Amino acid sequence: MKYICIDDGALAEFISGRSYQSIDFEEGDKLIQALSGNIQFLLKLKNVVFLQDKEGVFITTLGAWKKKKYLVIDCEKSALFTQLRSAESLQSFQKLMRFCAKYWSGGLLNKSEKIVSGSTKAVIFPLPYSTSPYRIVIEREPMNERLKKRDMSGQFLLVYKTGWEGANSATEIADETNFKRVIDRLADVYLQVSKAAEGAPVTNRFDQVNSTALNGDLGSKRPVHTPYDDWLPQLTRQQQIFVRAPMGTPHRLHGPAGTGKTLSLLLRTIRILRSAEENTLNCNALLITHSEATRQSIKDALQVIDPDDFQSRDKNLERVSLSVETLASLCANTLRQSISETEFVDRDAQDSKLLQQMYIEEAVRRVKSEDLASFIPHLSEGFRKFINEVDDEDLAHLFQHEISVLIKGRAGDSFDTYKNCPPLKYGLPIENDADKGISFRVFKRYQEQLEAASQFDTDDVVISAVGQLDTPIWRRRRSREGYDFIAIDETHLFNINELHVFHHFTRNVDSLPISFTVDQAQSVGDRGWNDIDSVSELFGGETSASEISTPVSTVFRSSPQIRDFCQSVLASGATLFTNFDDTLSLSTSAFTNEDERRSQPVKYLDFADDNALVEGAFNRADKLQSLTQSNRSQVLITTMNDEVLRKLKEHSISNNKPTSYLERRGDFTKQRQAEKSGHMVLGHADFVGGLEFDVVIIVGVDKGRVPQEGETANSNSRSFSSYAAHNRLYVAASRARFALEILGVQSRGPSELLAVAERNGLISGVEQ
Ligand SMILES: Nc1ncnc2c1ncn2[C@@H]1O[C@H](COP(=O)(O)OP(=O)(O)OP(=O)(O)O)[C@@H](O)[C@H]1O
Repeated sequence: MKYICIDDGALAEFISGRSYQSIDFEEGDKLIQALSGNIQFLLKLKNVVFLQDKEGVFITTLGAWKKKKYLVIDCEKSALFTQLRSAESLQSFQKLMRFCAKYWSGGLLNKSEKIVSGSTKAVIFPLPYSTSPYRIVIEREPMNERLKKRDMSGQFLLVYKTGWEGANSATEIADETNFKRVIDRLADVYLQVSKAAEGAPVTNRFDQVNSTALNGDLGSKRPVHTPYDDWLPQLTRQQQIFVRAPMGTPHRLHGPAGTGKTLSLLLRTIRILRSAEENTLNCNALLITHSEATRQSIKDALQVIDPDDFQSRDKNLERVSLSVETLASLCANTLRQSISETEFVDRDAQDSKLLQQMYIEEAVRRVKSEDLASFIPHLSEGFRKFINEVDDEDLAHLFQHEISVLIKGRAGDSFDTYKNCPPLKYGLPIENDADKGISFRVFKRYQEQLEAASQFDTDDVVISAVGQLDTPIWRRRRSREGYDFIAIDETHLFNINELHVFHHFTRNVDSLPISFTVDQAQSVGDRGWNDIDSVSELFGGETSASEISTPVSTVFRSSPQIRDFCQSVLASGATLFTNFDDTLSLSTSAFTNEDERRSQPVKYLDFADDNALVEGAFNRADKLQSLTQSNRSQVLITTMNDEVLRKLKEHSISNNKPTSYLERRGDFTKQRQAEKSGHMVLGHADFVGGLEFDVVIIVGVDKGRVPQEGETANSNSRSFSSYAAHNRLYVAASRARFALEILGVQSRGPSELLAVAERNGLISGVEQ
């Protein structure tokens, strides 16, 4: 193939169809294969006619050819479709076409699109993140004299070079041999196109003519909720594989934020239930969410996605049903074990989080004054130094993490089991049993306070549930009350102990029909997951079933700029911590040109002091709301810092800003409330997971606050805060669809977590 010629009508179709944005869609994959000459063009695309022969391909639409504009790619002089991986080729091709559309309509160019001054050239850098960037070089006025005579000057853009090497584009002369071939054939090509449209035979000079106006583009609409049958054709190949896979084997769906994991899990569950219904089989399914708030949001989504309304059916009366539960509600319903709201310390709720922190800080103080002396001679040197150096507040954060992930989360309150748990890489610097002894003392002191206040935390519920589930009584009830299929959303938020509960709920002891979604980078801090590979280790149980794992990598939620920024945060985490995954590294955004029109560049803005910062956050919120044409409830202001959150709240109250406050993780009810009353949403970064917004503003991402630096600087506490800060910033930023801004105070300077993004030109600052 010598050349590819695409007219402006066809180009508009390509940039607006969602399924042409990623090779994860069959259409996107076929397009890139055809462009690279591996297969014939057999795409079905509304109103587009492909004419292909040995020389080249014309991708055309009906209409007067002299009035059209054309992108011509010289395939012999450039290697756009052969020198990159398919995903990158498609991304580059999409960026190239977007540049053409903007250039022709006089739109604003972005930083990766450059008109070379004093020349007729343009250069685009389509791929983010590289020391020597990949470039596509374009001649904007090929064969200008001749085309002027035909009254067609300015209607052609010619790609004549691609690669990683720079050159003096101003003096370079594009080879026009292939371009001339295109020009000479255009009139004839469009004659054939109009004949094909009328159904007349086409001359056999073209090996293949493919004209279709059958399938409208399914992907360009962006519904909040769509019924099951309408979703299926819009799924990527990976999503389809997951949705359609047999139910009996454990199946992991893993991918970064916004790749449709939750959606795919819901569709998979519905598919399994529908198929059971069609085949008159029994199937009681269970869908587990991490918190009550996400349970509500999933139940709400199911009302639209699932027209059969499986969730309203009574499990005890119907053959096919779906129960949506949290771990606590599951234990309450099945084990008749119920804890009232006032007794429950829920780690997803704002009040409980603060209460738990307070209890643990008090526990640390008491251990230091009452227990530490007797332990000192036995402690490892590193731990002794650590506990003496670090202040109580910082210590409390680390002990809280140790208790929740290891002591309760993994060891189930038992010191002997805890002694055998491998220590966390980025947490308390534990080296020997005496070090573990101290941390167990802190846990005991914390437990005493809970008991004194007659309160239970989530882990207590689980630990006592495990006790009840592992008994002959439950084993007998299980075949009657267990589930045929279990789906778990956001598995990374559960600790190992909690995960071990689920297998007790399957109807059969020896199978593990569990499907689950994971993005480890979204849980906060090192969770010690890395030494756990197999599902049986993850979920426990007696099965030797091997797991199927499907990755998803097309980001639907966020614009390409926001995706790139989120990746820079993960990349920064991955360079600092050996067990930190950059799950976004191979992902692409499926944003269409239409979505991109609403997108804004990612910015870092600094302010004189905290008061200006807080005021600035609300001003930017108003501005971005109008720039992205969003509703007020689609704007989120968030922060990772408690003090900044307090100031933001105060400001919103004293200035009568209509605002709804998130009170727990994934606070769906508050988001709904905001929607009804036209409020914007404000909340701590710990509570924004699971939600999505058009605009996100993260406040106080500056030195000293992200990561939070305590009064004492110890390398272990620094690593822990930095690890957690990477997780939190990633979760907060990945909530954004169209606009993301990050704000800080000038004298502090931007947080070190932004360094990778800054270095790669992914964030820009503007004047105040
Ligand atoms: N194939 C698709 N076509 C169009 N939109 C999609 C597709 N898959 C998912 N989406 C949309 O992408 C958004 C993110 O989906 P979802 O919340 O399921 O992602 P997630 O991977 O669970 O995200 P997170 O990990 O951040 O919670 C939703 O708005 C969803 O409707």
